[in-house]
Amino acid sequence: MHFAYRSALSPKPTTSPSSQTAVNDGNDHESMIFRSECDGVIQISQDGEVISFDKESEVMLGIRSEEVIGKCLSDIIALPARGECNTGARMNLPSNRWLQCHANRANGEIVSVELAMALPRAESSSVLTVFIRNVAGTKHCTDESADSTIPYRQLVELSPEAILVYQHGKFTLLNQAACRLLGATCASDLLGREIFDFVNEDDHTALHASTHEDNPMPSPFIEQMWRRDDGTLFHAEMAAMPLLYNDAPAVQVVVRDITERKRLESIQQGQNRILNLVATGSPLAEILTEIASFVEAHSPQCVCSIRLLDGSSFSQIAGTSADLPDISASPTQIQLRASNIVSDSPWSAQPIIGNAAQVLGTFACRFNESRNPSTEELNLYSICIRLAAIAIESRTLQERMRFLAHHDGLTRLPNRFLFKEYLELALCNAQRHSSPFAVFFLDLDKFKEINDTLGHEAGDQVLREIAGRLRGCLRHTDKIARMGGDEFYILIDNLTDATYARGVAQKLLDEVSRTIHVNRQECRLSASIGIAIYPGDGMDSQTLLRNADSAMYRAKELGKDRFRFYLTINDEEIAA
Ligand SMILES: Nc1nc2c(ncn2[C@@H]2O[C@H](COP(=O)(O)OP(=O)(O)OP(=O)(O)O)[C@@H](O)[C@H]2O)c(=O)[nH]1
Repeated sequence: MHFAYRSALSPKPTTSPSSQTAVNDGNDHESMIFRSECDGVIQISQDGEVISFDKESEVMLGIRSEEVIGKCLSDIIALPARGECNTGARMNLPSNRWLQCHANRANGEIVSVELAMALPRAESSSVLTVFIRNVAGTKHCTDESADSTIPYRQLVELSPEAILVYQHGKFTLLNQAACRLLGATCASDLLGREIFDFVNEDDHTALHASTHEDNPMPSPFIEQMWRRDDGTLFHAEMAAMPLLYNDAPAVQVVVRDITERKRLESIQQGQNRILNLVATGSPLAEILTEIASFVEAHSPQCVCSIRLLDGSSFSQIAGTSADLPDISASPTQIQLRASNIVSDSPWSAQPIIGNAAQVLGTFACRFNESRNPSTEELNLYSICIRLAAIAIESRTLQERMRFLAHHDGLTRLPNRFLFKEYLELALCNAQRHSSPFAVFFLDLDKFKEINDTLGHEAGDQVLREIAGRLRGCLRHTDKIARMGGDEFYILIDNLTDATYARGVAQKLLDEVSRTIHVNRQECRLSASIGIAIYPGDGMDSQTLLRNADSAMYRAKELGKDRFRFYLTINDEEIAA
């Protein structure tokens, strides 16, 4: 070991390192290794492996000796023959001369140092002694005017964008915006840390490709998942650009937090998906389940439930939280309880209100932890409640349109189109099973007088009343339809004999003739009915309807308030 002579032979330098020509010129080994008090001494093996690392070196490079012992000197100091870890000679360390180079401090800073190597005294020794001196201060004084990084650093610091500069994978410069973004209070918390510590593992390959120091081209913005110092993840957009920093290759990275943008995009996409389900007529339960899943995906620790007000009762239609409190009793109180979820159970519920301000259902969320929903969550719930209202009202509208296409709006009886379908079906069944059926054509007598005396509104009420009475006379397998005006068709299926048809016709006439009360006034009506029976009065729907019409007109001609079968002979036979 050669440390014994070091302190005794170490006069303090009085001039700048470059003036220490004694080191450069001295041939005497003992005098060559004088050093200032702040020089560090590092001993390395012939292979360049650090054997000892003194206190001054530790302070100068901010690294503890146990962290570097066993490592290669070129891992700490950028030697001319970079990357090689070999003998002192092969490491390009001249003996008896000072050499300027850069060293990496543990905090990522790069410092200018001068090195000198003393050859072993004994030829048999394999230990080389390297002196290291921090010349950053001197360099700063002499080179300050030439330091091009100063304006760059100032610009970076002023930038509202988060900017990080790293060299050899470690941060060497971060501005305030970057510190805030990564959750650090000041840059020194992050200097020297690796960029890979802040990027989700799944994105490491892409990060490496876009930020490699040898990559000569700036990379475009790419999206990645980044991690703050406390481990929380966020969506980031980053672009990398190579540059020279402190005369050494470096990479500048601009990072933006795009979490909010991604959240809004995702909400927009979900909204479009749900509206698409509504537009394509998907079943309501499917749409509401999609809404509930959408809420749960964007609201952590939340289970969502949607109940539908069907008539007067609420039914659970979607969602996983079947055990929500029963809030159906007083929908107006729902909002009240939602505002009190902290002191109450951890759930939040709101009514789903339709366009006409009517309650359509309830929308509720239960949290698996006691907390208030955030502003973003409340906004999301508002969107979803509106989507649920659109879905429910659209379903109601579709059902109404479907109903109106096949039913009469005034009496809600099937219309002529639906009746024709019933008739075709009855014909098929009758042909297959050889079973007769009857078609009645019923027209009210002197209905015009009702309109003329009591008014059209009253006429409408009478038509509704008559429709209900006629329906009440029939079996549920029989069909009745309003053709328009005061005309009705009735289909009596599975007719066993004509006597049964006669009985039904008489019952219908009796029901029509009962007193009707409209607007506190009494009125009386009668009807004329024509009857055609399959197969005798027709083998197809057109013939049967035409013959029922014709029989009804005969009933009118005969004085109204009666029924007639199409075939007189058949009618007379039945009457006989
Ligand atoms: N209130 C009301 N009246 C209607 C409606 N549709 C048709 N009407 C009226 O119903 C009446 C039907 O008259 P008709 O069947 O031709 O004659 P009527 O008075 O019943 O006489 P007869 O059939 O010969 O006994 C007309 O006055 C129509 O204006 C409706 O939806 N509501």
